[in-house]
Amino acid sequence: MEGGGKSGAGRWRWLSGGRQRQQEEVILMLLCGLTIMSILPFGIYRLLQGSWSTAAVDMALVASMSVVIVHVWRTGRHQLAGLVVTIVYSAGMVAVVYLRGVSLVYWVYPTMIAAYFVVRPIHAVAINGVGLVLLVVMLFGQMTLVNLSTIIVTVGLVNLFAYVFAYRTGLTTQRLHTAVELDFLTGVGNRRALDRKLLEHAQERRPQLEASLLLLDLDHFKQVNDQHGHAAGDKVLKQLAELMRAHTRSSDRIFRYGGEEFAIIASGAGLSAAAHLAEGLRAAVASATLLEGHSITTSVGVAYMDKRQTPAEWLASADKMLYAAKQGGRNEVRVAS
Ligand SMILES: Nc1nc2c(ncn2[C@@H]2O[C@H](COP(=O)(O)OP(=O)(O)OP(=O)(O)O)[C@@H](O)[C@H]2O)c(=O)[nH]1
Repeated sequence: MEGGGKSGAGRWRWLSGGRQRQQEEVILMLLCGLTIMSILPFGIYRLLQGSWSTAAVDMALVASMSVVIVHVWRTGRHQLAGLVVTIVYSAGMVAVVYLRGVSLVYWVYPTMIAAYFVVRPIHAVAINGVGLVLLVVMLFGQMTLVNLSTIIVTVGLVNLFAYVFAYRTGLTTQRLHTAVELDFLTGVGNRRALDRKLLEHAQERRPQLEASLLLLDLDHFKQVNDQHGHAAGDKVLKQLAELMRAHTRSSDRIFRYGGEEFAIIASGAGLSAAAHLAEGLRAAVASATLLEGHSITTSVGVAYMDKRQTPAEWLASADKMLYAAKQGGRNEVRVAS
């Protein structure tokens, strides 16, 4: 609901540091924060007790987690950091059991489950598998065979359940992401996908990765609907999407921006390459038979996605060029200088 009170996004903006963050980044930072909060008191207690080696392990974990939080917060890169955290977790768990004995073996379970929140399920299995082997080698001879077998079986089951759950959740999330960002009629990305990609480019720090934005709008499309019916209009939109796919590179991204308006993010393309692509598309539409007995053309506006500007400014600039192409008589390409 709009109106009174802060929106959900506004309320949590402080947690994101003012920029849009991926769910994985937030989970990783929260996990590290929780780890610091749960381990730090034990570390201080061990220090006061004079258990220097255990305290050193605890404090090393706290320090590593703090470094990870700062790194992910500043760079947004979470994949390698997630792997490092999981390996550090696992090594810490093994070290603590080695130093303090079997009584701390219960920490194995939450530690191993946490891995499935942070890294890919297959990586979690591999890291936890190595951890389990080290534990078994260490505990062999320190406890009865029955107790050791119980630990192996329960740890194995916890990993099995966590793996299946993480795998299925990952699959469902992936499907939802795809469905939510797809235009149902044409199969290209929708407005939401376009907004996300534009934002991704704005946040991309490597200056060599340049891109340009093309906005295409079919000319007098209303006449197609009026003269041939809405179904024929839909078919034209689908064929136009096919034509755009055929004339762009696999790294370019196509989106349906509005009714009969499409956007293309031409990655790696400066303004002149984008202008060339736009002209090729315009000519291809003009010469294609998108609808039998009806000549169809498109106007195109092109803008460079300058990192000093915002996504809204790129869209406004391309839209201005599109408007100029329409005003100039349609079936034209206009490029922002
Ligand atoms: N078939 C079909 N038509 C659509 C869809 N979305 C929008 N339209 C139609 O697209 C037409 C857009 O018309 P206008 O905005 O007047 O633009 P135009 O006729 O293309 O004229 P110019 O853009 O000025 O060249 C309207 O008739 C809409 O009904 C859709 O999903 N399917």
